[in-house]
Amino acid sequence: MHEFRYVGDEFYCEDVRVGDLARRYGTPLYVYSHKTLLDHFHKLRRAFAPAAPLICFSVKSNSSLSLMKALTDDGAGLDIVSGGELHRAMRIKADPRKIVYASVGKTREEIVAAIRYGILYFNVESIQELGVISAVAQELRRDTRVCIRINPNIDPHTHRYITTGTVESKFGVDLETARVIFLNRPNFKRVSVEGVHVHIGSQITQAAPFVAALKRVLRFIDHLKKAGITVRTLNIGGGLGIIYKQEDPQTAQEYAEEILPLLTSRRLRLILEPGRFIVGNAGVLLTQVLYVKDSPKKRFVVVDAGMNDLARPSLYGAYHEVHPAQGARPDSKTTLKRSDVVGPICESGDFLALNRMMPLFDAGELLVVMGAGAYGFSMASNYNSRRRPAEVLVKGRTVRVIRQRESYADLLRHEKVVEL
Ligand SMILES: Cc1ncc(COP(=O)(O)O)c(C=O)c1O
Ligand SMILES: N[C@@H](CCCC[NH3+])C(=O)O
Repeated sequence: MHEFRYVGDEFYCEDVRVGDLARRYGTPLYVYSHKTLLDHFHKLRRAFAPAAPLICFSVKSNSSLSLMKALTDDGAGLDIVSGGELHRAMRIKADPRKIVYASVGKTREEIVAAIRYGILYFNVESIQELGVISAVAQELRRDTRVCIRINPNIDPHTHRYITTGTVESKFGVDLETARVIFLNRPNFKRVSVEGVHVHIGSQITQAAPFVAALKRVLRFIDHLKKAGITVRTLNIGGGLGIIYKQEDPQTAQEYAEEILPLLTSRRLRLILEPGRFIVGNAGVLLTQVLYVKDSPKKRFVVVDAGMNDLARPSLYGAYHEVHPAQGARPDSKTTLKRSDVVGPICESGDFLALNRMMPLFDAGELLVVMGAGAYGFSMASNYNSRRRPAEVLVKGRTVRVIRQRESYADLLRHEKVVEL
């Protein structure tokens, strides 16, 4: 059963009316379904079960400690991209041997911390970075492991800002550079170059680009084998698309059915790094209508959540469904009006929905912005000196605050008034 749904006229998350959550915790409010989170993780794990992969939840998609903990308690590893995400992993005592670390710009300090914690692999994105990892490992007298992130030059047909595996993109190294690294791996002391990593982008709805990228990488692995080099680990990244509107993404099962046959008879340890697939539809953003006003062209529904709370619509023109928390979805009898759902931020690009035929929302009404679990709170900011929203986790009837709404004191915490 879908855990975000109407029961009669009321919108629910699991067994809790979202209207009650808004009254109790205020808005804007991120609400997550524990069951949906784990269901999605399990779907992927079941689909890939024959290969027994390590599934590393991509922390950047949602860095909430409680969600990370729920997933790691259930066996997930973590895919991190910064010292901050490492710190979060350490805070929940995540198993370091299930942590992989990608980023084109890992600092020395971050590399030191990751080696000290004993993470599984760095996903290395340049020769220079590999040199620094080796130097740090030698200084610390610790061995460490890496996979080489390959940029396979495959277009995943997604938004250009979230395309990561074409020659135009900064991520990874081309095949020739990867070959040079493998051939010269003894030069990188204390580093074991064990595998390859590929992640071509995000919100990819079809299997074809994944398959094309994987075939390219497997050919590369075969070439290395002929040169006497054995690759033991293959990290195929994340990127699985979800339904925001009317997408028809491959299911976990369909994805696995395309990928797994390419891997049989190869002795590779498989790693996946999904973020959005696990958490995207496990969260919604609740927001209250402050005012409505009509222009000659449309209605503006001004709500109390803005682009600082959910950046995706402004940043990528991303589509998120918006539903009233009370009153069922519009049907053929509902009066609809072309509307923009806009936030309070002083930017024309501050919108959650544009030019949608919507019911006549009115001040005080509560709206549910769907599909806000991934890259929602994790991309929230304090722009316009707005306090970032609270987050709650729902499990059945149980509701827990997993992050308090920021206070005005939080906003000023790191500042000083100096007079020179
Ligand atoms: C290296 C890497 N792994 C995993 C992910 C997670 O992607 P997604 O949330 O699309 O699964 C990303 C983000 O695109 C990434 O850059
Ligand atoms: N932030 C993007 C996804 C970025 C993926 C990170 N590599 C989104 O909201 O869709």
